[in-house]
Formats: sequence, structure tokens, C-alpha cells
Amino acid sequence: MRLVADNVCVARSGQVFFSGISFSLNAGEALVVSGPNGVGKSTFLRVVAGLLPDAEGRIELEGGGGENVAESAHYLGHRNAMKRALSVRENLEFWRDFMGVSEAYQTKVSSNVEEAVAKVGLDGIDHLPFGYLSAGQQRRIAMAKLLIAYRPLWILDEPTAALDVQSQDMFARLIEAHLEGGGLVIAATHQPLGLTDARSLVLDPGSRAAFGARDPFAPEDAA
Ligand SMILES: Nc1ncnc2c1ncn2[C@@H]1O[C@H](COP(=O)(O)OP(=O)(O)OP(=O)(O)O)[C@@H](O)[C@H]1O
Repeated sequence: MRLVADNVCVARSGQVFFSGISFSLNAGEALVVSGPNGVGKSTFLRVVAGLLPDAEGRIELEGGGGENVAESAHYLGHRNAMKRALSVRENLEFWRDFMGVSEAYQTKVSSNVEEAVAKVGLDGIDHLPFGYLSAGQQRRIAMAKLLIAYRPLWILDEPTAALDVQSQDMFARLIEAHLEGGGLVIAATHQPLGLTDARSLVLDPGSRAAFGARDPFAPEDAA
């Protein structure tokens, strides 16, 4: 499976931030998107996720069973997309039912709610209203959503912003497990994600987007 972006334009309300973005990402690879506030990282992710129209260019998941990118992706935005009054379990059950079992990926194993909550280190709290959780706990439950319905492509916008060091490490391991299973990840971030072998897309204001082989946040010893 391969995600191919060819000559993609990143624009909002007619204002073009970047054009001519081309790259490919193979199964098992992560792309870290970086750049200053307001440069267009979230906009780029939303274009990839199919939430904003790509004014020009092509984004396709090749060899992914015929489904389009949006149907093959989890999108984790700045917000957690959970109802505060519903319990953790009710929220995750909603997302499991809403995402459904994708025919193209029915051989892939998804976690049930208990397993997903345990994998983000929060077992025992699934009865609590989501709104009772701390900011970091809420983010971790939003991450559990990635595990309850398999999708090969994870699109993540500043996924670890509210997380302590231990939780950042936990999430890096979840990403690595996803990649090892043949998944793909695109993440916008201002801080290291702890991935040892990610590729990078640097969005630099006033210039072209630079697609590089190495994640600028990668640990030194991974070079
Ligand atoms: N609906 C909209 N219409 C027009 N411009 C918008 C709209 N939404 C966002 N923008 C602008 O698009 C630009 C890029 O925003 P975006 O959220 O993609 O930046 P970012 O790189 O993710 O920033 P940050 O690091 O602060 O999250 C910003 O200048 C923002 O004000």
C-alpha cells in the first residue's frame, strides 16, 4: 500500500499557502509535518483527510483495497471529537459503530473498548463521563479511538500536545506498532514524537514545501 500525493495545493478560502506538494509514503512509513504557527500544517492534513477539497493535484492510496483516502483514514484533529456528557465507553462505542468494519480491512484486528482503553493506560475509567477526564487523559482516549476500528492511515494533528513524557512515549509505541503492521502515519507537530525513522515535510512560509528523507525531530542516535 502506498499513499501518493501529486502536485497537491494547500489553500483556504481561495488563499494558496503551498502548491506543487508531491510525495509518496509506503506502508510502514510515517511523515512528520513541521513548520511555524499558521503556516498551513492543519490545512494540509485536512486536505489529505479529504475534509477540504484539494484545489488541484491528486492524493490516492494505491493498493489499499479500492477505498478512497478518507474511508481509509483516522483523522485526529486538535479537538478530541468526543461528547463530554457521554462516558468514555459510550464515546468509543459510538466511534466503533460509526467507523464500522471496513470491508477492505476486515482481516485486520481491532481492539475492543477495554483493550483500547488499556493500551492508552487508562483501564478502569471507561464508566466516567469524558468531560471529567484531565486534558491529557482526554487526549489519550481520543488516541484509543485509533485502535477500535482499523484504518491503515492515521492523520494526526499535534497528537501529543497535552501529554506528559510517559504518555508521549506510550503513544510513540502505539504509532510504531501501527507502522509495523503495515500502517501509515502523517502527523503535524511542534515537538518530537519519538519516532526513530520518520520522513519529514517542512512547511516554510514564503517558500516551497520541502519533503525530506529525515524527520527533523528524530533522535540523534537514529541518524
Ligand atoms: N476557514 C478559514 N478561512 C481562511 N483562512 C483560514 C481558515 N481557517 C484557517 N485559516 C488560516 O489558514 C492559515 C493556516 O492555518 P493552519 O491551522 O493550517 O496552520 P498551522 O500550521 O496548523 O498552525 P498551528 O501550528 O498554529 O496549529 C492560518 O493563517 C489561519 O488563520
